[in-house]
Amino acid sequence: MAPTGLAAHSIKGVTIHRCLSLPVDQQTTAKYSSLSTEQLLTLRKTLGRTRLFIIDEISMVSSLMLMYIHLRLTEIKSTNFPMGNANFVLFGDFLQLRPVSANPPFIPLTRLEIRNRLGSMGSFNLWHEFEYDELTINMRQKNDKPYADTLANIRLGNCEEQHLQCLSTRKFGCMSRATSEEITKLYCNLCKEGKVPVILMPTNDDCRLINNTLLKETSSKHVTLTAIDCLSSVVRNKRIEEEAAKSVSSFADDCKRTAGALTTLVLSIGARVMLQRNIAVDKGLVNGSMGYVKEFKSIPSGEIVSVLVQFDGQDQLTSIGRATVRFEALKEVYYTRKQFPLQLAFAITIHKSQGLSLECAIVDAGSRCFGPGMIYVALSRVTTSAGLHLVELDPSKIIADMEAISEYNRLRRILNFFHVLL
Ligand SMILES: Nc1ncnc2c1ncn2[C@@H]1O[C@H](COP(=O)(O)OP(=O)(O)OP(=O)(O)O)[C@@H](O)[C@H]1O
Repeated sequence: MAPTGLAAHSIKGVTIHRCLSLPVDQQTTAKYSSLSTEQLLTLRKTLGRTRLFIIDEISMVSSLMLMYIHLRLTEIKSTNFPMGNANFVLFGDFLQLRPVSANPPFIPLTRLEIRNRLGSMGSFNLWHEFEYDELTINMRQKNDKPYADTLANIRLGNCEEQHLQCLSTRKFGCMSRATSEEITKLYCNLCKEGKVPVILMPTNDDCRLINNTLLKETSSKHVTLTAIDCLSSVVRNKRIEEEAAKSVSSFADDCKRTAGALTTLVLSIGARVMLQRNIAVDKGLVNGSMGYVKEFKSIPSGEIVSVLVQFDGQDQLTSIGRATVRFEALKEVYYTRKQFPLQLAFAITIHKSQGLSLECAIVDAGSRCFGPGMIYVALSRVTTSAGLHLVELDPSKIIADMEAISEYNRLRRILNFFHVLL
């Protein structure tokens, strides 16, 4: 299991939410809710006898999510033992990215989380149930020792002259920050050389800009796929109905408000896309799978009914039809949306890239980066410095999470490691 689709995909696993049927809320961690009898029976069939769970990218799992995993397993396995008395192996690095708007698992739950999310008066510290060990060999950058050393320093927030020198040779573009035209040009040139570059950007807005520019650059024939929306709550008041429609149109491209489904999806033949949901877990076609659009299938009226995608590592094309999602348009007024579960993926966020190993990446490690660990995650995706192409580098944004460093020092003292990290 892993917290994001792409991280789950890279270990041939599934997301924690999907595996344990945990409540989903795009904005924040949803309130914990117990399973219905039907769900409980289904999960008991699939997980009731599972004795070992492996979670990757634990740094992106919040302490609240860890508690939800524990609670879900106590339900499934009908026991009050920690983590449902199952064995757990957690992998990750707390000097990489933190959970979005939540605390990492080593920080105890806050009173507010206990009251508002668990609906409880008290809780206990699950983190102390785990034992710690360290994997000390860097396998990803094993063939580029100077780059591995630079990354080891950047991980701890150290960026000295020799590290800056190592990185500055990888900068492209005329000014301190490459323009979107320069990024597009480099991307196309790398593709011509037979490489499969991935563009890593700090925010969804940055990705949108680059994705749209590359879509224009790579094809002149674009296909617009508009979401099919309908009100799914019973609303007898015309005014509320109108307000709900207005609210939905104001979401525009904020797919966090619409359970991931875009209002308007623009694609073209050859566009790089990512799948947004699991469609065949056994074949590896899951949330996070990446591929290229090959064809659009339409019915005689002209309406497009499926998009044929060549997913990486698959022999055959996969036909993707519209998927249905439900989201809240106004308080307790729900909409149903039918949209193709695809998004453009020439560029993806650095958050999504955590866990990936890439041969070639165009990375924005500049002033738009935010939060500890972001630049380290972005730079450490590539196997050698030759595969790195820097849009911008802002050394002031190379920050290590001091809470994570003290936690590592605590764990290392328990394990009797000889030295603390900083
Ligand atoms: N024992 C090994 N022998 C050879 N290659 C390995 C070994 N372990 C890992 N690798 C390779 O090293 C790369 C990085 O491995 P992996 O993704 O497991 O690292 P990681 O510790 O999860 O990194 P991160 O947390 O930064 O994503 C991969 O390309 C993987 O195939």
